[in-house]
Amino acid sequence: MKILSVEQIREADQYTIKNLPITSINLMERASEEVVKWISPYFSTDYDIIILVGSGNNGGDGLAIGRLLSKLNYKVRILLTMGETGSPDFEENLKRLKLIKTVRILNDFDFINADKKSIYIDAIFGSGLSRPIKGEIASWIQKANEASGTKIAIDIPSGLFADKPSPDETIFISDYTLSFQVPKLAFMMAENQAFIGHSEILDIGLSKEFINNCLSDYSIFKITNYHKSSLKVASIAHKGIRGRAAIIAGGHARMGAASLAAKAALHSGIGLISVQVCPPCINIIQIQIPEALILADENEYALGSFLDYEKQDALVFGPAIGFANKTIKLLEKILSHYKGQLILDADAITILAEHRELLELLPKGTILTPHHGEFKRLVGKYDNNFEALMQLKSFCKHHKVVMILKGQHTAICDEKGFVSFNTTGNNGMAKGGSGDLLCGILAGIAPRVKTPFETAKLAVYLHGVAGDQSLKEFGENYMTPSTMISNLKEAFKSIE
Ligand SMILES: NC(=O)C1=CN([C@@H]2O[C@H](COP(=O)(O)OP(=O)(O)OC[C@H]3O[C@@H](n4cnc5c(N)ncnc54)[C@H](O)[C@@H]3O)[C@@H](O)[C@H]2O)[C@@H](O)CC1
Ligand SMILES: [K+]
Repeated sequence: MKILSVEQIREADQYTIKNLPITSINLMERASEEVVKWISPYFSTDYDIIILVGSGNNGGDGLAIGRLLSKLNYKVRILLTMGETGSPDFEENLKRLKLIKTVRILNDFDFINADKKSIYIDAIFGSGLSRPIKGEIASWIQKANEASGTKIAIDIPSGLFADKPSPDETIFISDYTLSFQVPKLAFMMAENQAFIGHSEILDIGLSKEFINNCLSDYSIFKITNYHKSSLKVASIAHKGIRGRAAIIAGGHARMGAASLAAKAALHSGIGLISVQVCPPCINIIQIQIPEALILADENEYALGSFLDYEKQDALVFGPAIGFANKTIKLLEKILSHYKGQLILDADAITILAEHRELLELLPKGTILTPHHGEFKRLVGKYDNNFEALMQLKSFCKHHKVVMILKGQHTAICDEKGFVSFNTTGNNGMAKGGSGDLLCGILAGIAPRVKTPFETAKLAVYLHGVAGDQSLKEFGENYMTPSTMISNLKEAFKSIE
């Protein structure tokens, strides 16, 4: 699903009115009907509805929503935050609303006097917000934020800019954001989650043709038939068809990372998994993972031997591998000679940040999987996730790599700067070992999915589905990367 800018949404709106048989006021009516269709099954008419409206089209939506809810027998009160003059569709909707005598129209927040069973609907500002909110409106938003009750934002919480960083000023705090037609870039930013709550995208019938033709660098990942079919193998499958992968991770007393990654690769359908191991640790891997082949390193404590990786379709390098000189040399050799799908995680990324000459050796299409701390080591500091996104795009374009920037909505960027956001996953996954699992899934599917960008998007999605299933089954505290490995079962079944 594409993410469009405010400018593109406005153009889609204009195109729809011009080319489809619908007027501007009827488009507003349709949008409002979709909102009411969403609200009415969830909240009974026992709830008091308080709608804060501005004087633009977001406010117009609020007035139409109020009228439609009142027709369904909800008790509705409207707070006009900016008076009675506004956009033509706002004024038309105010006229229509005034015909309904049961709806009360207020001019001061203090007249509201609501109780717990209230729903505050924010229709003050939508995509037309042009500056921070100040004065009386800011104080009313503050009061709504402090009031008990359910909070619903229409299109976008007031105070939040749709596609740029928002100022540290008043912003409506929603439990739900009901947004029109396409998600906004701001919804993908971790710093905005507390304001957005749960978001729903409502189809209001803007021209699909126009939206399909819009160019956008941003989208939300959705499984397609391509992903499903790429994981299927011919019925006479032998292990070669599913591919081979090797895990180069851990070291003496740090074999957990290698073990988790190898297990995840096995449960992601790899044909043969190999693990590079220092001699004292061979038994650990052999006992834990009988299916794994051992690639014996010559070194006792830290991995450092360049072995024969020619048959490996994918290599994972980095989790808990440490920073020994021989390990850094091994990474350099792999960057220079290995021709398959390379996946670099954790310590490998810190090594790249500290030995920047190695960045120039990165093979095209390498998948890197930093969290924000590791990414900052690579690109320097940033203040918010919009800046991080710009850094991500420029890094991937410059080095021709695919990067998975892990976070609440993990961003996956390709070599041309296209970014896909993932929406599966949950807080319970933020535990040591979760990243090792992702590396294993990447290695497990890379030989079949072929392109690094599709591999990365699909692996992150599956990792999140396994996490969501683990949350359901075990709860946020009990779940671990190991329980998530068992829940890869449901993740893969869901796309088979
Ligand atoms: N795009 C579409 O196809 C549709 C959009 N609709 C609604 O239209 C909204 C956009 O409407 P508008 O463009 O009229 O914009 P808004 O309704 O968001 O507000 C714009 C008005 O507020 C003023 N304003 C902006 N920031 C301010 C601030 N901080 N303090 C005081 N005044 C401020 C602006 O000068 C302008 O007059 C969307 O968010 C959505 O809710 C819907 O009606 C349905 C169709
Ligand atoms: K709003």
